[in-house]
Amino acid sequence: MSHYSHAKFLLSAPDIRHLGDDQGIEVAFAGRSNAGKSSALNRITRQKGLARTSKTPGRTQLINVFSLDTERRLIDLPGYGFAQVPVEMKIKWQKALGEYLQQRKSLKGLVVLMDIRHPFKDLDQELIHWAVQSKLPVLALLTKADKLKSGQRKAQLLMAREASLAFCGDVQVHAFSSLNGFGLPEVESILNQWFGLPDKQTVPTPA
Ligand SMILES: Nc1nc2c(ncn2[C@@H]2O[C@H](COP(=O)(O)OP(=O)(O)OP(=O)(O)O)[C@@H](O)[C@H]2O)c(=O)[nH]1
Repeated sequence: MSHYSHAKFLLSAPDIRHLGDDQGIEVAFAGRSNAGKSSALNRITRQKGLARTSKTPGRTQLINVFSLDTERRLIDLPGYGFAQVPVEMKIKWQKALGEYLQQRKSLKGLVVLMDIRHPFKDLDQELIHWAVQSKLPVLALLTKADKLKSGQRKAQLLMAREASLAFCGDVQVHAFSSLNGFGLPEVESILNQWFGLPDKQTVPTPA
């Protein structure tokens, strides 16, 4: 049984100020619209309908909070980079996101989801820079890994790992597929570390 299958919808917030008490442990999920964030959250929590998945980019506008228990929360941040969002809204959101990364004490890790075929676009890079400046560990998750053949997938992963060194921070890179579960154990293991949860893989086998 995974720790994450207990996740329950807690609240939707129109902005960072409405996220509730800054207590316990939070891990936030961010990514460009259509990067596969909702699908990844559904896969990680084993709940098909937990986060909405849509074919219309940019539909997720609210911040959705899912609780694992009384102390731990997954934060689903709105997708960014959607061309039709007005410039003022973009600037407002970027400022709020920067503040959240810098000020939220309960935030212990940031997952940045990027399509494996187009990783580290400008806004992804900016976000990771902010996280690194705030000494926040980052998991750069290369989504839709099933779209590439094994050789291409490995090449993209290698390239992304090289690129991640430029951030000079705690940035791990993994490939992931919501479709077939590729990379799920690695993601869970990192989340477990951030949440202070026991990691199955490191629990010694009973004699
Ligand atoms: N092949 C494949 N398709 C995926 C995967 N993950 C997501 N998709 C598809 O990509 C599209 C976008 O996925 P979502 O999970 O809705 O993406 P999102 O990042 O939550 O999008 P926004 O709601 O716009 O922020 C959907 O058509 C998904 O079915 C994956 O691992 N493999």
